[in-house]
Amino acid sequence: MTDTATKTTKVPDQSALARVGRTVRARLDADPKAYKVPTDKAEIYAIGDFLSANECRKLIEMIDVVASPSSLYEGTYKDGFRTSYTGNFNRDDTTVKMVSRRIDDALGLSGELGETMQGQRYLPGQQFKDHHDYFYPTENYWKMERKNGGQRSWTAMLFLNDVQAGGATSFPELGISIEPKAGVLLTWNNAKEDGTPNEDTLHAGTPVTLGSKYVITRWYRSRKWG
Ligand SMILES: O=C(O)CCC(=O)C(=O)O
Ligand SMILES: [Fe+2]
Repeated sequence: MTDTATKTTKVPDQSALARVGRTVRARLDADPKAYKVPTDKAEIYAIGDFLSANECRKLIEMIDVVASPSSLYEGTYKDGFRTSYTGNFNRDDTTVKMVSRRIDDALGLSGELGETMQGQRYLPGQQFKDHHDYFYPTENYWKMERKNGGQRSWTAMLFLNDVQAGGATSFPELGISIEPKAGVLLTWNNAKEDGTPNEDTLHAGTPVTLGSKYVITRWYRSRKWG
C-alpha cells in the first residue's frame, strides 16, 4: 500500500476535501465582498447583504411551513443537544433553487456537491450545542454517508433575521462569536488545507434568549451528494 492509499484509508476523502478547499478559498479571496474572519486556525468568511430583506422574509415564511423538531443521527447526540426546529425544503422550489445557486456561485462549487438547503428556527431557550459539521467515520451513519457524497467540506449558513438577544454562532476553540444579522452569509471550511478534519471548527448555535432566530444551512460534500 502506498502512503497515499494509507492516508486515504485513515482520512476519508482527504484529497477531494483539499481540492474543494482550494477552489472555495480562491473564489472567496477574489470576492471583494467576502470578509475573512481573522484567525489562522480555520477558514471562515462572511458576506453581508447576501440576501435582501424581502428574500429573508420569504425564506422565514417558508421555514415556518417546513419546520419540525430537529432530528439528529440516533445515538450520536443526547436529547437537548439540538433543540431548534428544522426542515428540509423542496429542492425543486424556485426560491430554493435560486438561493442554492447563489450560494454555490459565491463558493465557486457545483450545486451537485450541496445537500438540499435546510431551514432552522430557534425560539427562546433553543440551541444547537458544540459540534462539528463533518462526519465521524467511526459512527454508524458513516456507512451510508460514505456512499452518499462522502465527507462534508464547507458549511454555508445564512442568517435571515436579527435576533433580539442570544443566538450567536460561536466557535469556542477560536474565541470567535458571530452575531446573527439578517442577510449575512457565513461560511467555513470544516477541513484543513490538507483535507483532514479541522477540529477547531467546533461550533454552536448558542441559546436564543429573546425573540427568534431563523437560519438556512447548506452543507457541501467532497463528492456528488445524493
Ligand atoms: O444556528 C447556528 O448558529 C449554527 C447552526 C449549525 O451549526 C448547524 O446547523 O450545523
Ligand atoms: Fe453546525
